[in-house]
Amino acid sequence: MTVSAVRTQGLSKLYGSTTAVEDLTIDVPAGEVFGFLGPNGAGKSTTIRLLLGLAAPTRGRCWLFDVDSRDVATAHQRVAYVPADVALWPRLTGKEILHLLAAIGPGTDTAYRSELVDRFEVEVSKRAGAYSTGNRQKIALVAAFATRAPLLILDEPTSGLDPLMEREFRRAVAQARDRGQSVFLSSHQLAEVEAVCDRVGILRGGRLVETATVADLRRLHRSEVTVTYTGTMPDLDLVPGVESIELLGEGRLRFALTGPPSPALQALARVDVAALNVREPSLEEIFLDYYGEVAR
Ligand SMILES: Nc1ncnc2c1ncn2[C@@H]1O[C@H](COP(=O)(O)OP(=O)(O)OP(=O)(O)O)[C@@H](O)[C@H]1O
Repeated sequence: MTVSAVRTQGLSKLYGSTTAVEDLTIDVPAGEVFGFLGPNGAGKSTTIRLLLGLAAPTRGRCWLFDVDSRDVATAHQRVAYVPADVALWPRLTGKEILHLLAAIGPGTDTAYRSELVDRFEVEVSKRAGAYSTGNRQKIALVAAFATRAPLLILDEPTSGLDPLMEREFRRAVAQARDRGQSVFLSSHQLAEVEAVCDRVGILRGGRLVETATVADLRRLHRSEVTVTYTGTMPDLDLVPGVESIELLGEGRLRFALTGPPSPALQALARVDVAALNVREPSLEEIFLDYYGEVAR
């Protein structure tokens, strides 16, 4: 049986009359890179605080490698955590902080840490009090990626990073996966999640609305099909799965397709199709579909 790196069962957290997390049940097998998505206030940080034992659930339970999160001393031996707002000791230099974090964490690969310091261009001789937000984030990421912790919990870790550093971040996540580490990544950056995650969970108003691989999410959502034809226009009006037909000009049309493509392909086969282009939706479009529904 596969071990779960993160598991929650009916996890709920209420703050007075505000429900931050409601009846959340997730299972992240060891070795997986799991993206945790949701707009502001969806409950991502609260979930992470519950996982780390920094807040107590109102209902339900959660475990890290089968250790109840309330057993903080045991659970934290397996975890490296990067919070959304990294706070560092202002009078210590970056180098001193990396040594301190390595001394209190679950063991550090110092050779890999030196490589990461170079790759993330961290100014380790400066005092942390003079660091920018992005520099603080980079120190916390280097410390986390260099640990041998089997689970990395990263709460919106790239919000202050520039595109070059974002690229290094993606490489570091891939290397963590290659070493067999599990990653629980809360993020707003959909392209990042699309690039690095095996599976994503989408949170809305504290509830999980979907858990799937990015490929499966794409299959569940609308693709955009563009057809170039000669002669008669294909008749797609009553074809199941076809919506939003748009004429783009002489001999070209576009439509949205959901579900199995066979009915649309059969309708197209009746005319002379010169070119067919199918574009799958990006994670961003899928995400907007979920939240657009709420707005409506
Ligand atoms: N300590 C608290 N006291 C009262 N309400 C809280 C507290 N912490 C969180 N909340 C509320 O719980 C809900 C979920 O907040 P949370 O910070 O978990 O969301 P999030 O998905 O991490 O958002 P963001 O992307 O903005 O960080 C919000 O409505 C928030 O106002």
